[in-house]
Amino acid sequence: MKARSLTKAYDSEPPVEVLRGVNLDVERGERVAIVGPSGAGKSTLLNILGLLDEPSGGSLEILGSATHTASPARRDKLRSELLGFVFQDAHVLGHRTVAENIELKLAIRGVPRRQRFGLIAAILARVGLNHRSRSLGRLLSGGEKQRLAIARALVTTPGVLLADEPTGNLDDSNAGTVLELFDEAAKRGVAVLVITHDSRIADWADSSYLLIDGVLSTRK
Ligand SMILES: Nc1ncnc2c1ncn2[C@@H]1O[C@H](COP(=O)(O)OP(=O)(O)OP(=O)(O)O)[C@@H](O)[C@H]1O
Repeated sequence: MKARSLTKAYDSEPPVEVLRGVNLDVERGERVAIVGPSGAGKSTLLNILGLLDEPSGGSLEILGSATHTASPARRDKLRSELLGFVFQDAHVLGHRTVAENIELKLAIRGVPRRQRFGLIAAILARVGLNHRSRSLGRLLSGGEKQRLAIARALVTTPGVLLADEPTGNLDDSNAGTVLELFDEAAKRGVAVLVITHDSRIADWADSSYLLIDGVLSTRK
């Protein structure tokens, strides 16, 4: 993923410049962390990198595909084929079971029905949720929802994984498991980008950056 001179401004009163010329490279197999104080523009940047929002200026390439010149339909296709998301509100479907939440993802990716059960069981075991596979999404705790979101993002292999505070609701043991899953994904060639307040994640990453007032600088 290659971002060049990304800017984002809102014409609100007063006008807000949220991102000021962000340059960022995340290679396949690399683990990158971005830390920054509240209001620095982290979620805005993640939404732009995830093709959920458009920048005011600059360019963004995802695994060699230019996105800033792409049509909305092409952006949707790139998002669903190349990106995996672990976002804070988790987007878990409350009226579907844990297993169904994951199966939907496999169905969208065209994984044949007979292969799905094994993949779902394996990833739920990894995040410690196999005993909840028949529970409805809305009955899960915050941390369980977060682990389900991680299972759903990693049951297939995305080109880029974008995670917003993925360990925010988790105890140390579950947070450790999440980082192990991210390590394994990186070893499979996934570009892993984590936005966090947790300096331990920044230490774990191969490269880390600081975002302050919309300006990104190298930390490590
Ligand atoms: N639609 C909007 N109109 C005007 N300002 C906005 C809009 N959306 C976000 N902002 C402002 O942009 C700034 C950055 O917001 P953002 O949510 O990206 O920060 P953040 O670093 O993720 O913060 P936190 O860690 O608290 O979630 C904030 O000052 C916010 O008020």
